[in-house]
Amino acid sequence: MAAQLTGLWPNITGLNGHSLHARNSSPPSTICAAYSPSSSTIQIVGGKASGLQTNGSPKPSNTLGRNQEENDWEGLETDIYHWTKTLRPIQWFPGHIAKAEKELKEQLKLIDVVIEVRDARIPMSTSHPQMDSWLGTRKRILVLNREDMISTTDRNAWANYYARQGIKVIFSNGQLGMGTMKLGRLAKELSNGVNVKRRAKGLLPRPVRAGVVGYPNVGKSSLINRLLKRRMCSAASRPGVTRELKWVRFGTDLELLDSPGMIPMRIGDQSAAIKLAICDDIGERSYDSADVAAILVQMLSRIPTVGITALHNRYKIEADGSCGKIFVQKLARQLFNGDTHQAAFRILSDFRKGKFGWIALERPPK
Ligand SMILES: Nc1nc2c(ncn2[C@@H]2O[C@H](COP(=O)(O)OP(=O)(O)OP(=O)(O)O)[C@@H](O)[C@H]2O)c(=O)[nH]1
Repeated sequence: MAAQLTGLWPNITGLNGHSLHARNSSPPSTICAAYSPSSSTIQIVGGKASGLQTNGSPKPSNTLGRNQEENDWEGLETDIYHWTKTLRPIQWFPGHIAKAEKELKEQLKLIDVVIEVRDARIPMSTSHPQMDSWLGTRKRILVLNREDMISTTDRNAWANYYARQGIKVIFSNGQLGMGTMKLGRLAKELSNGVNVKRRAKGLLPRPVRAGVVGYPNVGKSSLINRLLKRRMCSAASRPGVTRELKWVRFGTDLELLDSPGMIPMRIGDQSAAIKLAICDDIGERSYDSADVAAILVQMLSRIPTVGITALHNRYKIEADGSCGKIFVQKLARQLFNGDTHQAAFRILSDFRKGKFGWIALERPPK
């Protein structure tokens, strides 16, 4: 099992480039100019007249043989890329992360298996670009946490995607504990070899050591607490709560390392950064909530299971014919005395509470 998992792990880091996937058309250049994607008419914040072929920007793809839904998702990814281009870049790298990153690299020498936790709503945006180089050939288990926050269709899409690559993925719920027993079992199974080797050398067996790593606020500490059935690690609904590495013991044969959320010092992929902000996986001081909410409105308008009808039903504001920014401003006037930050916070918090339904913001690349 171990060999199967480690050997078949592909370059997940590369998947971070998902948001740069292709679309043959380019959005217009003016901010909040009208833009008509294939499925519906919406308006966008930001955008660029052309330049899809420049460095790091989307390349056109062959859309033949793909279903409409796949093309819609791919088109949305390209548009997010353009929407974010004119915004102030989102960067967040508090001091404790730099320190923890250094310590984690040290602790990795002691670790038998790494449990990498990602946010099931954005599995690619919560894949750390340096994780592969840190972990090398170390055994890994991939966990998509917050499974309750995505639809069954999203879950199946991701499960099939990883199955095709021979990667075992555990879907979990750190709040209620689903998936944690399986996770504990798998961690022990994968590390069995450690004690086989120790016995062969005449040494006593020792507990296997699993390091739990991942982006901020994805649910690492909650998963550990659920597994232990005790609140041993601090968990709260904001990123950056865990600030130190901490070993905890599970029974007699497993030790778990809780670690602070790791995020790259410089986030190159701003489409990923905006999704981290939407999902509350990055410090709120790093972004302008009105900009982020505007992009969320534009994204939701394009996601078939939400669309402009759901936005209208919730806020009684026409999304059609207005850009995300205008939508936020209208909501601000309607409910918050013109305060766009309060309006933005309402939209973001409604999304995070599932008021538009439980939906992932990413689908697997083809
Ligand atoms: N709905 C839902 N909420 C979850 C889930 N897992 C964790 N949470 C909540 O998400 C918030 C963050 O969880 P933490 O366990 O603190 O996340 P973390 O990854 O340790 O965060 P950092 O300290 O930033 O590294 C908490 O409010 C949890 O209750 C889940 O599967 N579903």
